[in-house]
Amino acid sequence: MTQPLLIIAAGGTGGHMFPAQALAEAMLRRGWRVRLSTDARGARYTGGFPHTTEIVEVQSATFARGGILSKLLVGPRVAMGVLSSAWAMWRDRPAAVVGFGGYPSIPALGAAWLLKLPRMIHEQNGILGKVNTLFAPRVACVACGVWPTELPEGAQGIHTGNPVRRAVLERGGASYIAPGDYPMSVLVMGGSQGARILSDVVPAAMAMLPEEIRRYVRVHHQARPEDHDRVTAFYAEHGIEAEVQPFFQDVPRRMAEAQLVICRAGASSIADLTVIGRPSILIPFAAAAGDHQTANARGLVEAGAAILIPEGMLTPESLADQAATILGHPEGAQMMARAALSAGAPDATERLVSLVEELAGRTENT
Ligand SMILES: CC(=O)N[C@H]1[C@@H](OP(=O)(O)OP(=O)(O)OC[C@H]2O[C@@H](n3ccc(=O)[nH]c3=O)[C@H](O)[C@@H]2O)O[C@H](CO)[C@@H](O)[C@@H]1O
Repeated sequence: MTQPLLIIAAGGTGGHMFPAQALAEAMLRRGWRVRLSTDARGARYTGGFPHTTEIVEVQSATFARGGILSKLLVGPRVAMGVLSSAWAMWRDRPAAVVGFGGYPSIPALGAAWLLKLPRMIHEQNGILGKVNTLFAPRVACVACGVWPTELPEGAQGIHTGNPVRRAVLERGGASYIAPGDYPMSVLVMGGSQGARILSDVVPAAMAMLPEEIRRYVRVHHQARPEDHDRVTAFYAEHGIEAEVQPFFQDVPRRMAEAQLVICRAGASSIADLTVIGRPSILIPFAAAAGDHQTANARGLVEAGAAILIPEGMLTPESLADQAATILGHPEGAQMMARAALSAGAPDATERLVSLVEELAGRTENT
């Protein structure tokens, strides 16, 4: 029997790529061929994809970046991308096409629409991104990471949750060692691209912790490359043991070992926290479209698993206060860790897989 082909379209930020990776892992395990259609930016996050994933780089075009000339070229570039994707799809007849948002998903979804191939999209946030808004009424269904998600007229939404990578699932529910008089790990993450504000505030906050906590703290701090040296120097000057990197390849392990996570509220960061189950302090990116990171954080905050500090209220003092509350109260921290687990959807990948199989008209294990 020929292997069915799934085309996954995703790109831009890691936020679109990690859930795409989770689906690729699951479909390959089920015997499908998987082709990822992405752009040069997305290609930076393909290191964790199984090596059997076929990766195709498409021309990506957006009005959001570049000068007048590149804006004028958006239309022709998108048209070229759609046509070349359509040619490949006409030749290879994929059983299904799934988009995860971002401009690089336009060529594959546009081609699937032209050829009337089975297609759907996954939206990670409670508010649809631009490309997903365009395609929502033109696909069989919108798998939603957050529920409820506002959808345009004519779109059919189904709640799946946000799928997480296999490495995260493998740490799912790893037992939590509550804070105490021993080395305590604090993981600081700004999302796939890092966050300047965390590098401005977190080191100073760690330095302000009461001495009985501070002496045990070990920080794992993801900082943008341009902030790396000053953050490293600050921790060293203040005698705080810290590892600073522009991107941690092994977040699942570091998160599982953390007593506290301080991070943005991107959809996959939140999903990782709920699957592994760790207390967190969340600082949503205020400029995110429709303030969707605050919406992403709501579930964890309402479950008692996270403390939210809006960007405007983030100071070394406010952060040190909240971090001390968590690291100084083992029982409370333990409850937060448990509450995080209760807010998760660890079966999100399975739900998405079922939808893809249904879409492709094959429910049997191929
Ligand atoms: C600034 C911005 O627009 N952010 C958006 C982007 O977030 P962003 O691209 O930051 O993505 P997410 O927070 O959803 O995911 C980040 C992922 O990167 C992993 N990670 C992070 C740091 C690191 O060093 N190593 C590592 O592996 C995290 O564990 C997580 O799984 O897409 C998300 C999904 O559409 C949105 O919810 C976010 O609002």
